[in-house]
Amino acid sequence: MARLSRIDMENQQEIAAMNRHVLTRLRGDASVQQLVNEELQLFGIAEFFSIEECDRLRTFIDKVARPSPVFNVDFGRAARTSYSGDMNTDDPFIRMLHRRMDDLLGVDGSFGETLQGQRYEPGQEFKAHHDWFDVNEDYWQGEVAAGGQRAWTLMVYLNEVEDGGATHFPRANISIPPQTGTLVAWNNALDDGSPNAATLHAGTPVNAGVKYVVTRWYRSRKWY
Ligand SMILES: O=C(O)CCC(=O)C(=O)O
Ligand SMILES: [Fe+2]
Repeated sequence: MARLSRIDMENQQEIAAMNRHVLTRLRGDASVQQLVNEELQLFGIAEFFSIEECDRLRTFIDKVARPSPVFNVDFGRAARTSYSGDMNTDDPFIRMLHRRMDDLLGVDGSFGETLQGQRYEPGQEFKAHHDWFDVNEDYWQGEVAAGGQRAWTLMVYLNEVEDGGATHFPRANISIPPQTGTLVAWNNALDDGSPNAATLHAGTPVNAGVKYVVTRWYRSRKWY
């Protein structure tokens, strides 16, 4: 691995400080269940969004979702065959959901990317990947200016899938089946702020039914 630049080192230190704060907050929240502890920090909350909120988000996703690019700059060569699209941040409903997610982590909303919706139809999947950016790729300099590394991932399942569609973490050996309104959150870093390889995860193929999720990533700095 190439040596980290001073800016990248500073970014890791910022992530480490942010994560100490976020972990203390999540562990002190009685609604939060810690699903994995050792290899990575993975948390879950049942019914984080209500059934009505999930219904409304699925309608929004159907309006904006487009095929996700195969060569997605965010994910390098990770194959992502689902449809995706950003939620409208002018909508007070979306802003309210953003605030609830920000409050869960105790992080300023300016660190959070816009809530992104995804829809997987039968046969679609998101192959195993990490959510962090590769600091050795050309796109990284652009991301440094746009909030730096992705520190936390928050994802909410918007429905139950007839067959398939679980989120699978092969290194931590855990699979999470979609349940309406359930939020999962994980720390993409290790304690020193460097990327945690055990966050490797996949959206496994949907075999029957349709899967809808929304995701908000939190950067280590203000995003745009
Ligand atoms: O759909 C899933 O279960 C995972 C989605 C995911 O990993 C992502 O959007 O980065
Ligand atoms: Fe992911």
